Amino acid sequence: MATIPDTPTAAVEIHGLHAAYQRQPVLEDINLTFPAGLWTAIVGPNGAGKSTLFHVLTGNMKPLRGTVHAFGHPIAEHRRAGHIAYMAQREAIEWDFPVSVWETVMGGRFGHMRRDAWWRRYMPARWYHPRHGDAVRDALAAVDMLGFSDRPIGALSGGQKKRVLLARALAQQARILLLDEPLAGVDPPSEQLILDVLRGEREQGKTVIMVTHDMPSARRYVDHVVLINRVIRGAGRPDDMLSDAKLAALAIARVESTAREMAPAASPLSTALDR
Ligand SMILES: Nc1ncnc2c1ncn2[C@@H]1O[C@H](COP(=O)(O)OP(=O)(O)OP(=O)(O)O)[C@@H](O)[C@H]1O
Repeated sequence: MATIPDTPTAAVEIHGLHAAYQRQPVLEDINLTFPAGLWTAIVGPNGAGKSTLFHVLTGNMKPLRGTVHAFGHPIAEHRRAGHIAYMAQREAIEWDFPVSVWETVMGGRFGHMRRDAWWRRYMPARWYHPRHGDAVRDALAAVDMLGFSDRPIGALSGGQKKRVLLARALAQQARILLLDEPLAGVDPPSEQLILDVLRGEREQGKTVIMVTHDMPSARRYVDHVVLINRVIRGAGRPDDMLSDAKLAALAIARVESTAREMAPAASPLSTALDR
């Protein structure tokens, strides 16, 4: 866990954010800061609005009102500059699409290609600027998937799909990484690999923001935790935010019990909550 400065620089600042689907409120008056260069976990029960918050940050959803800034500028400027990478949940991707692992990860470079010479953009992939291929190779190597480059994405296992999605986000070489449940549905070795990759990104100064239901990993690895259930229910250090009392209040005792099956010891309070 990194040491948090008393007044950390804000990577993302959200003020007075409201979001709704068909007038049904999902996020209400969100005021939140994600510290720069740190690893934040967003924790909340199913339906709490975690993915919706990411949809707003990635520009896929327009909020009803509120402002979002990244490093002091409207977040849309950073999106256009390719500073924000997003890893969706596995379910959000069309896996039957006939593309290879390499091509999928290259998708993470399309934002950067806008700055390339115009003629490269109208040429077959082998004419892409070599730095895009380098970024894809590095990202696939980081998640140990380089050997699967030519494989169709539909022929991957669930854990391999997660790694490819992470590689696509890494290939963007963005300042801010938004990861929606990167640890869900992967086996312990893949989980460890993903955690190590994210720790490496944080050590390089990247701001890592992940949604997770995996409390043991959040306790062990992240620097900062945001509790959310349509409204912000708390933000601070993992040991403060992830106490049994706070999690019970957030109504995620059931999720916590699932995650705890992998943890070394159960606390009496959460055991009682599970009964
Ligand atoms: N496209 C949509 N249209 C209408 N309602 C939606 C849509 N997407 C999400 N919702 C609703 O918005 C609420 C928040 O959903 P969201 O996916 O943001 O929750 P979440 O915290 O990410 O949940 P989970 O942990 O299950 O992924 C839920 O009640 C959900 O049913």
